[in-house]
Parts: sequence; structure tokens; C-alpha cells
Amino acid sequence: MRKAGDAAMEQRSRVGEPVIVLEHVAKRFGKLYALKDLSLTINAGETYGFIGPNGSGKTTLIRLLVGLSRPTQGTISILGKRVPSQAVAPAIGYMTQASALYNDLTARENLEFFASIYGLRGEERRRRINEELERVELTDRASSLVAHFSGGMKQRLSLACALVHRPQVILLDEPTVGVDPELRLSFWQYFVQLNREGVTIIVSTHHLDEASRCTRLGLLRSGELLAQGAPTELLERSGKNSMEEAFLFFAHQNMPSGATEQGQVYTNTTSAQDEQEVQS
Ligand SMILES: Nc1ncnc2c1ncn2[C@@H]1O[C@H](COP(=O)(O)OP(=O)(O)OP(=O)(O)O)[C@@H](O)[C@H]1O
Repeated sequence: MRKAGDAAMEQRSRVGEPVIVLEHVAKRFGKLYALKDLSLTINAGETYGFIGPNGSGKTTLIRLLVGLSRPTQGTISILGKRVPSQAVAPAIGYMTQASALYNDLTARENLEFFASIYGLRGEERRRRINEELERVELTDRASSLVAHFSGGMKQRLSLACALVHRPQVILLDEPTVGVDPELRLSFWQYFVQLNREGVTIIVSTHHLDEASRCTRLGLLRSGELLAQGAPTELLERSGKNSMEEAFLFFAHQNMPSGATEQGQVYTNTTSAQDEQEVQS
């Protein structure tokens, strides 16, 4: 699997270099635009948080970045390659909302599976697995079947599996759901450490209290980027004291004409491909 990545993927990006570039990205499911004309650049060493209510397009965006789905319009590049790209895949770590773990394997076996997919072998594999087990505080449960794990433990193991191959770009869809506050804090401390190493983290959440921990935020509503910037900058620009109030401020500023009560905008055209995705 590692062979799929070329030499460029093996090189670590320098902090501040553009890593992810979206240009006029839209994603349509039937008549619904889940994402509309999104353009943004995310740099190496950032934790960029997509914040928005249910249905605002966070998962859709992360699936596009992973390459699991293609944009209806626009382009996405990661590490200088247009995605989806086989060359980029090994440089990405992805943690979904739904568990990707195997219940009938132990925690260590799950990690071994993900590590081997990414081409880790021998001593390096053992070392990385032990490091990640320790990081998520599961060393003493390494030999337990995942079927017996609590939701929070599964979440921790999922994070470990997404990071075991030391990816340059990490995409995390609601990573702290079901994780207790203490461990949630340690996740965020780990993210800061990864940022310092030049790792870029994209995280989706609807926990506004987590927003302040991101380097930059993109406020999403109904598939539109209402505003983006550092948390303090967004508070300043809105003149508000909390991210919740700031979000509402930018949402009112951007209220689209023709919006429905839920804030979704519809068009009249549908393609066969989009209809297929509606079924999936
Ligand atoms: N495969 C699909 N077919 C049809 N509609 C879809 C599909 N995937 C997402 N949508 C729609 O696109 C919109 C954005 O959904 P998405 O899951 O990206 O939102 P989200 O911000 O991640 O929400 P949540 O916080 O609940 O996970 C929603 O209206 C959703 O119903």
C-alpha cells in the first residue's frame, strides 16, 4: 500500500505551506446542494475546524476530502495532487463518525490490521501500535475484544487506528463524541503536538466549546461557508463574546434568499449520478 504513495508524499510539509486547496467546490444530492461554492486553503500544521449544525455539510465535505465522493463542481487538491488520488491516500488518516473497527478482533489486532494496510511492518509497526495504545489509554485492554468495549473506548481506538501510520493530513469527523471531558482534553493536546510536527488536522464538530481549540474555523450552514478565521478573529469581527453568538451573527448576515425554514436551498436540476448517490 505504501508503494502507492510517491516520493512527494513521503516528504513532510512545512508548517504554513498550503496542504489542502478547495476551489469552488459544490456537492449536490438530487435537488439538494449539500455544499455550495466552497473555496478555501488549509495550511500545514493547522487544526481547521468545520463547525455547523446537523445537516450543514460537514460529513459531506470530509468525505470529499478523503476521496470517498467526488464534487459535483470544483476541484480539491491535497499535498499538490487533485483528489481522489491513490498517491495521496497513504498520507491521510480518516476517522469516521461510524466505527470502522472489527468487533471480533482485539484492540491490538485492529491496529495491526490498519497498520498493515498502510504498509507498516516489523519493529516499526509494533512500536507505532504500542505508542498509539498508550496515547489513547488502552494499553491494558490491548488484548480485549472490541465487541466488549464501551462507545468511548471504541472512539479512542478509532482515533489510534486513524493515526497509526503517522499521516500528514488527518480528517476527523466528530472525533470526541462519547469521549469523557478529561480524555477529550488529552485528544486536543495531542492535536496541538501533531500540529507542531507539521501535521494538518481537519476536524468537524458541532461542539462550539471545542471551536476555540482550532487554529482556524470554517462556519458552515446549509452547505455555505458563512465565515472563516481564527476563533478570536471571528469573535472580534462579530463583536460577540461566544462562538455561539458569533455563529448566529454570521448566519444572519448570510441569510440566503429563497431559504426554507431549515435554511436549505433547492434547485430544479438533477443528474443521474447525483440521484444514484441519493440512493446510497
Ligand atoms: N448520500 C446522500 N444522499 C442524499 N442526501 C445526502 C447524502 N449525504 C448527505 N446528504 C444531505 O446533505 C446534507 C448535509 O449532510 P451532512 O451529513 O454532510 O451534514 P453534517 O453537517 O455532517 O450533519 P451531522 O452533524 O448531522 O453529521 C443533509 O441535508 C443531508 O441530508
